[in-house]
Amino acid sequence: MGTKIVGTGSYVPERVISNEQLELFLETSDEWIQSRTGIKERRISDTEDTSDLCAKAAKQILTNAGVDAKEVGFVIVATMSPDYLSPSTASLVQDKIGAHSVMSFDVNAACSGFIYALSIAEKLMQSGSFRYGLVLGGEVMSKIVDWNDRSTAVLFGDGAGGVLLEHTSEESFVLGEDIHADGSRGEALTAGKVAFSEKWGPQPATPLDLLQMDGRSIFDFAIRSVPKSIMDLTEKTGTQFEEVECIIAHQANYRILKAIAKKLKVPVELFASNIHKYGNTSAASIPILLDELVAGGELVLGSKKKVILTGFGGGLTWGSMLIQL
Ligand SMILES: O=C(O)C1CCN(c2ccc(-c3cc(CO)ccc3Cl)cn2)CC1
Repeated sequence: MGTKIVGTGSYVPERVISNEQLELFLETSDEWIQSRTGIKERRISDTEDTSDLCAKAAKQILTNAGVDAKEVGFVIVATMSPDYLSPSTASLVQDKIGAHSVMSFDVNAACSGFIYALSIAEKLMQSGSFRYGLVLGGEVMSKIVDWNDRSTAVLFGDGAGGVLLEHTSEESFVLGEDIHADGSRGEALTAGKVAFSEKWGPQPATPLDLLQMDGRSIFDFAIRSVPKSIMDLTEKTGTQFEEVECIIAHQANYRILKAIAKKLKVPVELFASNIHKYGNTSAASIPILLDELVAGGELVLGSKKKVILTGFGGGLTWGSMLIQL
């Protein structure tokens, strides 16, 4: 008894914002952004909320898989930029795609969110209680970014992606996982602090705080924790890098991918990358890249090829997963 990925999909807003357009109102430059992050442009949603992006990605996933929304047994959305605190973005997506009254909930693990959601979903599927499960990562980071803060505004973008899981008689697609958090360092990347009421507490009621990031410490954390997580995963599963088709890492910064590849002593080409087109879409970055590789034929569902997924970011959280397609 097991679980397999039977469909991928993604959706990004139409509006492209180039580095040059950011130069018009931020003290930054295309040269700085590209050389320090690898980002050339990003998608920005002006009217579509996180649930809208996720619903469009979900419809593509279901079409690609040839499965009707009414067959879906649960909907999980990984996001740090939900439409609301409540209702969950997942419940809004469930309604938008016409999935019956099924279990729907959000997972907030920032840029590791899709890894967390996929791990949770696989356990639900392994219970044998569901035939299909929909797992999405979606963000409208442009809602929570401080567009006056050049150190963060240039990094993020909007988008959604995901997979459809199906119960199967074969072994599970998850061959191993290594998932962590460290709340003691959570304040290195914050967004959306829900303030106390002015009536009862000393703090004045303020709008949800915008994203703030200690870039240096997050960068250093990533370079230290991600290689160790991947090494622990390959040791745990007895996997050689030669067996791995590619590594799909959270698209946070191209220099980080190079630094992780160097620490792992693997070619940087083992790491797929599309950060130049979308920037950092947090929980959406891994599923968008996975879908692009499947849509482009570089990866084939059902091929049994091995792929490593790895996420890292706010929480702090980090997690790696060895899957077979
Ligand atoms: O001065 C420079 O070179 C700057 C130095 C700071 N930079 C950073 C810092 C942190 C991140 C980042 C963000 C998240 C959140 O999803 C997760 C994981 C990471 Cl590693 C991305 N870039 C940009 C270039």
